[in-house]
Amino acid sequence: MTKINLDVVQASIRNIPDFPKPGIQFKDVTTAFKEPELFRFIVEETAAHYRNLGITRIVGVESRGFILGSALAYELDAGFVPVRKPGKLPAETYKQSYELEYGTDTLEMHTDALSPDDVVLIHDDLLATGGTVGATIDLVRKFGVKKIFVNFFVELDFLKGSEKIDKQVPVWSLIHF
Ligand SMILES: O=P(O)(O)OC[C@H]1O[C@H](OP(=O)(O)OP(=O)(O)O)[C@H](O)[C@@H]1O
Ligand SMILES: Nc1ncnc2[nH]cnc12
Repeated sequence: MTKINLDVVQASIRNIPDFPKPGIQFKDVTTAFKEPELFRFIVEETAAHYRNLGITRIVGVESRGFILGSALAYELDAGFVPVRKPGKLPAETYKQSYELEYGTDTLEMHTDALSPDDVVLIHDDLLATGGTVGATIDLVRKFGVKKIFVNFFVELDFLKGSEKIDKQVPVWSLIHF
């Protein structure tokens, strides 16, 4: 049996050239998540990084951020709060528009999803240009929470998305390309 380490996890992420548009090198995380030993390793390594920080809520970004985000909430005894694409959340929402590597979109959160007592870990599967996480941080800041951390499973270093994230917000990713 192969011993799981970060190199094995990195190698399990499939690259799809020219998806969803020409010129994009799409990192397909489904090939990592489908393997039980890899999924467990990814969840445990990430949860270990955030233990004992008093995190009360994981804020996961639709849709790929829901996959590890909910597993992290379970592991860290935190609640899970979804950030959703427009028109999906049923109650009153805050809205924030942003630019993607391949288009523009808007994100929403329920206005009662967080409280000022919360310590929040924002999770998404991947950091590309940083537009999505920037909009998510702006949304979470509307609640006046105590502290915000940001985590990605995969960071595309060559797109320099982390340079766009406010330096007050600690960012950590398991895998870098
Ligand atoms: O750093 P950025 O340039 O903003 O890009 C990163 C975002 O793009 C992808 O989501 P996508 O909008 O493709 O949606 P999905 O998770 O529903 O597939 C990915 O899951 C991140 O949320
Ligand atoms: N290159 C990429 N691969 C996977 N997901 C993405 N989201 C934005 N850019 C992406």
